[in-house]
Amino acid sequence: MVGGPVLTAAQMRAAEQAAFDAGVDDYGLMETAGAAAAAIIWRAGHRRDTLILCGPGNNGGDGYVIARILRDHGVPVRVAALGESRTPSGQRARAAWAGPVEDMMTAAPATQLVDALFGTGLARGLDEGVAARLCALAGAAVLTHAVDLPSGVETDSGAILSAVPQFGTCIALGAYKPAHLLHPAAGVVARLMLADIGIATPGTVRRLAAPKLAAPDAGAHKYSRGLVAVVGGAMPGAAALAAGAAAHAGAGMVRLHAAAGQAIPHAIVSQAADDLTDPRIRALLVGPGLGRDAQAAQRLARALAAGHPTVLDADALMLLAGAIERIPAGAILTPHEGEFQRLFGDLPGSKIDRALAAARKSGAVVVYKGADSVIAAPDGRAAVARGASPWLSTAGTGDVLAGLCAGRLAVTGDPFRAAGEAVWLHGEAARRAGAAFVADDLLGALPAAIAARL
Ligand SMILES: NC(=O)C1=CN([C@@H]2O[C@H](COP(=O)(O)OP(=O)(O)OC[C@H]3O[C@@H](n4cnc5c(N)ncnc54)[C@H](OP(=O)(O)O)[C@@H]3O)[C@@H](O)[C@H]2O)[C@@H](O)CC1
Ligand SMILES: Nc1ncnc2c1ncn2[C@@H]1O[C@H](COP(=O)(O)OP(=O)(O)O)[C@@H](O)[C@H]1O
Ligand SMILES: [K+]
Repeated sequence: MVGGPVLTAAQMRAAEQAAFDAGVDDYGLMETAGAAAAAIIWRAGHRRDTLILCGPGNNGGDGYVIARILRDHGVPVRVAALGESRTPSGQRARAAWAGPVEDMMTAAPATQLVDALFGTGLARGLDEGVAARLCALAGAAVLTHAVDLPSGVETDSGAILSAVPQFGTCIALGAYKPAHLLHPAAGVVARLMLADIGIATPGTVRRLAAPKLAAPDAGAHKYSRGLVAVVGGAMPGAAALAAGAAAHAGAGMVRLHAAAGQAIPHAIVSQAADDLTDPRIRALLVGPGLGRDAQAAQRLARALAAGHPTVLDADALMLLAGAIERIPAGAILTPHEGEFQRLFGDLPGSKIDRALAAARKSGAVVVYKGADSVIAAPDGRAAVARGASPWLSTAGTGDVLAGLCAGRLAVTGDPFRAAGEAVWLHGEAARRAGAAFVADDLLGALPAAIAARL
């Protein structure tokens, strides 16, 4: 379920320094990075006429290396710079480029544009005129590639510091950076590629990858596969959606503790009483449709007292605001932005930093939802999902996610893994559901999403 590493600019510099300390040659690393990027650009563009924009730092240095390699492949390449190269490797790469260097502000557009202006060293937004020129040249191109990062996005936060065009491809060098996955920056790149540059990039934050799931074995029975209890409340539809999702997530049995009369899948056992003492319960979900009145608070208290592995969502999170010490260790929390703020307040740093801090504070696995969902564990692991369908922004999809978390928790017994699998399945079900779906449609898309990962 974990994909490539996600490193901040400082962590990337440390990884680079460790490689240098181990004897890797500074300029050799730039050659490796440039060659990896050039191979990707060559596959995409072949002999299309190409304009490469080179900045003053090492990102620009990569650009000169790419230019030289593509020209050796017979690509008609022009290079346009934004100022002189200021780093030793950048200067060396520029010297090794035998062709002319135009001024970026006056260079004519090309069919293919490569942005090697700034990468992890971007310290502030581009000057307005430079950003406008970058946008114009990208707008005039058919194929656009950003080397390491789109110039104008803040590496660690994913903020956009100056006008940035849409890029067809971004080639992350050595590791993903938060800006590749976090919005708004993630939204300016259609296709994200990770290029191996041969250095170790250790870290506990990874991109969320497709999980490997297991089918039940021949000896399986409904209780061995996992019993999920869902505690409903004031709005029974939400709990019913969550229960349906838990059942489709692979749990052997789902009990919905809610008022009778609600339309639920026939496979789900409806039980009015809140008897949560069954020791076979492997995951208990409380929150979707719970309500926030005294009765809801009481149901939440009973659920927490039952001592099962727990998933807390929606109203349960609101009821626990100001009382995070009541959150059981090892629980999964699934807050959206508003619920996150209520629970944890204004935490500093990127969305990844905030999710990790929240997980540490609460002792729970936190699924900080949104177009860029971050799953963080108290021990410092995090997985960041990219590219969730914006059609998920419809009522009830959060209930489905909470049910998926409970279902996968019952199956795996591992909150971090369960949350990652749930977020991935949720995104995949949305992709399969297509456009203008409603939350209920996600349930129908789940079996195929799961089958694809067996
Ligand atoms: N780490 C690795 O493993 C590897 C890294 N590699 C590559 O190196 C890249 C990082 O290189 P980098 O550190 O030289 O930074 P980079 O982004 O080129 O720009 C810094 C320069 O821009 C300037 N500047 C900043 N903002 C500005 C602005 N708005 N407008 C104008 N100027 C501005 C800033 O000067 P300042 O004015 O801030 O002093 C400085 O001169 C990385 O993304 C990757 O592509 C690979 O080659 C090999 C493996
Ligand atoms: N713009 C978006 N792009 C991708 N995913 C989104 C977007 N907006 C919301 N989502 C996802 O949809 C779900 C919505 O959950 P939530 O806000 O709790 O909704 P509800 O309470 O109505 O079920 C979350 O999984 C979230 O990550
Ligand atoms: K760039």
